[in-house]
Amino acid sequence: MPIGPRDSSRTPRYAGIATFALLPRLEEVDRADIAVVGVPFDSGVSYRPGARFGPAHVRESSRLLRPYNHVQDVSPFAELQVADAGDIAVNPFSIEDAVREIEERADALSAGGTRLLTIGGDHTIALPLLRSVAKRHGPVAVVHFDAHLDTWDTYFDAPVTHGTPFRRASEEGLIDLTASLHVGIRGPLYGREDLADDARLGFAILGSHDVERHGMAAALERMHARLGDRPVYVSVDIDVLDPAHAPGTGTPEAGGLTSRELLEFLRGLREHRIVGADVVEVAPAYDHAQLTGIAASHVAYELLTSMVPRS
Ligand SMILES: N=C(N)NCCCC(=O)O
Ligand SMILES: [Zn+2]
Ligand SMILES: [Zn+2]
Repeated sequence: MPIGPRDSSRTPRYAGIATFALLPRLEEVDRADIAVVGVPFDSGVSYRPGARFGPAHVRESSRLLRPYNHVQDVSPFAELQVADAGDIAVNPFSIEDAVREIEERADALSAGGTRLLTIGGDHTIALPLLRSVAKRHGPVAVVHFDAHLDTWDTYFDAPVTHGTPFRRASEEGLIDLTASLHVGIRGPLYGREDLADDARLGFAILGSHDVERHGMAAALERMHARLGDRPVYVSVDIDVLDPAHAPGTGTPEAGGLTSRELLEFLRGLREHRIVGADVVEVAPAYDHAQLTGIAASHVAYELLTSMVPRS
């Protein structure tokens, strides 16, 4: 029997130190099917800093999550042992060291078959997480929810930043070039060649405007068709949401998805085999009333539910 969240009818949910969803810590369980792990790192950002405070904010904003997901008809914490593995405390002064530390810790945490749901942190962290996942699964289908492509080449000649993880991942053979896609892309680009590069690197694009023009049903169908039966890695940059739904982020763009739309996409992923996931770019200094934190905590909860295998 998995150990579930603290019983909020006995201990008020606002009391005590917050783990994600008030789940047990990794040290308190024999083994975890899924570990929720924070990466407080934001040295890779190109605009507003602050995502290093994301993991603590998402945990603090997750106290109200309840154990039964009625839309999916699943109690994820009863089906799987989910535990909070704390933070991977990485070097903020060296991106190179940080990505190595993240990869090593991700390898160690997932050694016994534990899947990781990582809370960022800026989007740089997706690169070492994909390196770790690809060691066990080979090239994975990446479904990437973001306003931004994040397949750019360099910033100030730096190759590893929050705007470049999926270019590096593609170059390193970590992703399935026939089955990966971005969802929610919008906002101005640098030029037309961004799109040509992106396609060459293996991504299809389902833009925020596509969701508006063709609707959710068509969008879900496109996502399913693209992912096929490949193992899937899910990367959610919270700036995929409209700033009205998630103001607490570093590179906001107008015209984004609603949280209702994003959660529906994530429910659709139950049909696929998710091998790992992240939720990144929550920067609490720009948040209001925990809007972004709550959105991110529900994103994580929906992902965890979709990670429960269909019996
Ligand atoms: N939020 C992420 N991951 N990337 C944004 C990079 C946008 C830019 O500097 O052009
Ligand atoms: Zn983004
Ligand atoms: Zn991003």
